[in-house]
Amino acid sequence: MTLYDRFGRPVTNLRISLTQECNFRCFFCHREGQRFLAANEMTPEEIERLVRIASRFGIRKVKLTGGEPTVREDILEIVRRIKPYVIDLSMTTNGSRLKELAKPLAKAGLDRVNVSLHSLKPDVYRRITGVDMLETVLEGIEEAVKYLSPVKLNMTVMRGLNDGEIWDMVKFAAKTGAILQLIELEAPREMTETKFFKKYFYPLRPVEKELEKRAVEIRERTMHRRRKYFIPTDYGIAEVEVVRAMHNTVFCANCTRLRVTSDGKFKTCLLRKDDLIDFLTAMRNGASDEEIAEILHQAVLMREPYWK
Ligand SMILES: Nc1nc2c(ncn2[C@@H]2O[C@H](COP(=O)(O)OP(=O)(O)OP(=O)(O)O)[C@@H](O)[C@H]2O)c(=O)[nH]1
Ligand code: SF4
Ligand code: SF4
Repeated sequence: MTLYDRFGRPVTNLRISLTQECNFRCFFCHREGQRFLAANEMTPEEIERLVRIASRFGIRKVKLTGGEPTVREDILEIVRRIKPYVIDLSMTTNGSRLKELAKPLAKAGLDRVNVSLHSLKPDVYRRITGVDMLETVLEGIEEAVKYLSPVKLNMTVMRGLNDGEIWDMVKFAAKTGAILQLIELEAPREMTETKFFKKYFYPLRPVEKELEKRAVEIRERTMHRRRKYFIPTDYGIAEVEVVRAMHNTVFCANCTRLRVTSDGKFKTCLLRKDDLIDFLTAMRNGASDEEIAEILHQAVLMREPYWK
């Protein structure tokens, strides 16, 4: 039985934050919408139980996020435990540990990864992420392409920082055999008037126009109705996806995901702040599967498109 919210949107996938810890310090980090630091992380058993219960409602797609999911020592155990319930198991990572982890993660059951790569220039990379790890991440991407394909490279485009690198990144994606995701900087409504947002926000609509011109093929995904452009380069065809969430009613109308915070709460939308429903306390107090499923239903009914 599929779960639908009050706006007729089915919930088909979970985005589970495993931790709020991260070894990077990206200055625009949105912490997957988790506004307060929470040390109380779910155990592998608790994550498995949640995923098992969700799978009864046709939720068979799971994305592991953070913070940085690979800083968890038990990451392989988590992947191993949840894979049996999941058809598409992916992870969004900064790539810093992929060189050593790509193969074991694949063996444990991870299907694919998205790796943040905001610049190919070491100095710009350092300015954005706060660390000097571009080389390590590039090596990790090379390894990921071997074991966790299709690999997506996430580039959040920011004015005056990396907006001049878009087309180099398109080429790099083709050369590496990865998909490029160009992501528009996003923030909740109340932040859009801040100096910070105005300084760095770089609208991707003009870039999409250019992609449209250069594309040999354009497809549309069900999720968020995101468009994918197939762009010829010197290294073959690059696949480029555009994530343009701000003020995008179509994006939100086609949102099929429910978030889970690292401390065991359902979170109905990345940009909302009044939308948390705790299930971990109930789990730890001995709630039955049916009771946890009931909390899941309540969370689904709280979902609302943010831009409407
Ligand atoms: N507003 C909003 N932004 C999102 C949402 N999903 C992804 N994003 C943005 O897109 C960025 C990249 O997302 P990823 O974690 O790589 O996952 P994804 O691309 O959505 O998922 P797949 O295509 O299934 O791999 C995030 O950091 C967000 O900025 C969403 O549901 N709402
Ligand atoms: S790598 Fe991701 S979680 Fe870590 S600081 Fe950067 S954006 Fe935030
Ligand atoms: S409703 Fe919109 S802003 Fe909220 S998570 Fe879904 S796509 Fe993102």
